Amino acid sequence: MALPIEDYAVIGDRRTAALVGTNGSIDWLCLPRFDSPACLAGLLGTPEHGHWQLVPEGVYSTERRYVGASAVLETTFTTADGVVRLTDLMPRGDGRADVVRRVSGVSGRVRMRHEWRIRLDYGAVHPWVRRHHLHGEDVIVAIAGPDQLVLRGPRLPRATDHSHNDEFEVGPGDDLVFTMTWLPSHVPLDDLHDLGDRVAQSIDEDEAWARSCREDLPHADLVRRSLLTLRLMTHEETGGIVAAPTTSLPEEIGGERNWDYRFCWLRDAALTITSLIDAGYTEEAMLWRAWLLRSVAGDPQDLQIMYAVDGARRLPEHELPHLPGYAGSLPVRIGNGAAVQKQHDVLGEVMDALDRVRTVRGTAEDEAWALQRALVDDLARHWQEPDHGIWEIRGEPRHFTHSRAMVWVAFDRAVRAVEVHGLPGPVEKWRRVRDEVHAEVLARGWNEEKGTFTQHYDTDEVDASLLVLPLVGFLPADDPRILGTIEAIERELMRDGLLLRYRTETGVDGLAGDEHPFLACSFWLVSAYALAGRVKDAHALFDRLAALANDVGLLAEEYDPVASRMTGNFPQAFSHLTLVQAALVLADAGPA
Ligand SMILES: OC[C@H]1O[C@H](O[C@H]2O[C@H](CO)[C@@H](O)[C@H](O)[C@H]2O)[C@H](O)[C@@H](O)[C@@H]1O
Repeated sequence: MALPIEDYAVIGDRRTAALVGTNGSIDWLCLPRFDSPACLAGLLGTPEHGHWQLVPEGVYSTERRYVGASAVLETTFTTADGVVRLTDLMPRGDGRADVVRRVSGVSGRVRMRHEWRIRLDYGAVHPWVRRHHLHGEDVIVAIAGPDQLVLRGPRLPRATDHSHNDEFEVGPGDDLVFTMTWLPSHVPLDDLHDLGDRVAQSIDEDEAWARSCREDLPHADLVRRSLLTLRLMTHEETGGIVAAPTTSLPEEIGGERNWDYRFCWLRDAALTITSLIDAGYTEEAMLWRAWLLRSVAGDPQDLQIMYAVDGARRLPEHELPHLPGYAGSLPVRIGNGAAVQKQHDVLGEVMDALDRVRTVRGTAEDEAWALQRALVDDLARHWQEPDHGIWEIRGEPRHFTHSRAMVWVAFDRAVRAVEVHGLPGPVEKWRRVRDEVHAEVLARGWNEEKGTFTQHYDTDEVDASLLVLPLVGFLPADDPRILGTIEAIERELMRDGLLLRYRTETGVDGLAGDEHPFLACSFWLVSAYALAGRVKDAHALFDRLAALANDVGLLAEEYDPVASRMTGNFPQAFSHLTLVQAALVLADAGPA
């Protein structure tokens, strides 16, 4: 049985990532890319579906931390016999995929258990496993289909019933380094070279990157860890940003709301870029911009709301019936059917992010303006159609108020490109559409009786996405209509001080079951409070949310305040990027 979600930490090489538990077990790892099939999938089943564990016997306390500002995880186990440290990382550098695990004795003599159980293709396939002699040492090689995994180390575990096990003792000064490397199965092992100084290089690079992070922000350490986590989820070669490195961690334990997030949503990626730029990081923005332009190239009508890390379009959704699911939450899904949905907010987020890129990098770099113009012109023809909205409902398409407000953003930023940056375009037409959408939202998205904007045009329900309206400048934050909407959202969507996205009871999303407060929405509330002048409330909520991060500063998508546990995919970009945004807004608003 997998651990509670908050008991995991992420390590990664900016191509893929692994989840390491407080019990020294790597329970999730897809190689070589975020969306490759998992070779360790115990997270969504049992150890039988693949895990790699190094743990002492009789642990009575465990402490974890990342080394400085890096993605190197250090877990210190204390037992009755002594203390041992496990260091986990995925070095970067030459396009190879390695996991490095170092066991270091600190005090006493501690007995360690080692289990290496590889199951390829999401736990379905037992590999063909052999010992080899390579460059003067023994290695273990596991092969099936396209994948080959090579385990190296000073003492290799022995084969026992479809797994490899060992026990050994470590004392002060002992250092045992194990590495697992993925290679395509046709590549000869002779090509496998040593790691050299890639471990040290990866740490230095992270530390250098994190040094430019602002120190004057509330919960600055958490903000830094959020930025590093967003960077970890940005594919270093293609620039694609995944929404999370996991699939099917349930929004409700035991429920069916289990989705694959190992893809690049234009919305999540654009918002990530906005947060990175606002926090002073522009390089990732340029990498992502290049990814975006390659991915969306073609007929504007074929724009998708998400793509694979390399820009591929087909992400068919399948269920994996052989996996029992995280804590029995079924089905386990790979791929995501939402890829073919219409979500009209997406171009608003993209145009806003590109507007910021333009502001920090200058207009001269905007050779892709023609493409942006084509996308905006296409939206001008379709914005009045109902859509699936920001929450990707699987029920009937609606006229979502948030989607329409983001259509306003798309045209507003297009107008800005002409007015402020001097780019060419039919600005008169764009101004007309912008103003028309604005008037429509005020007329049809507003409920005078309740004094609030509503989730869509045919309901009196509210939706936490409406908190974005003041953040994007649709109306000033102190406008009575925004203040009324904040109050209605507090009244109707707050659970134990945190915000639900919407009330699932209405059936609007077409799904069975329920979900928990969505952390990004609570971070939006922090920003909305601060902008509306409720600075004390903003700080109090931000402090509360900061306390929900796990011991290494990571957040999942949702939080169950009754069970006090995280739910949903982990770590989730949406939660971390809205945390960064909220911290920046709070810093501008000043102290409580
Ligand atoms: O809860 C239903 C939907 O959940 C996923 O979408 C959510 O995650 C996306 C990625 O972070 C985010 O962009 C979206 O706003 C969220 O609602 C899932 O991908 C959908 O298929 C599902 O319908």
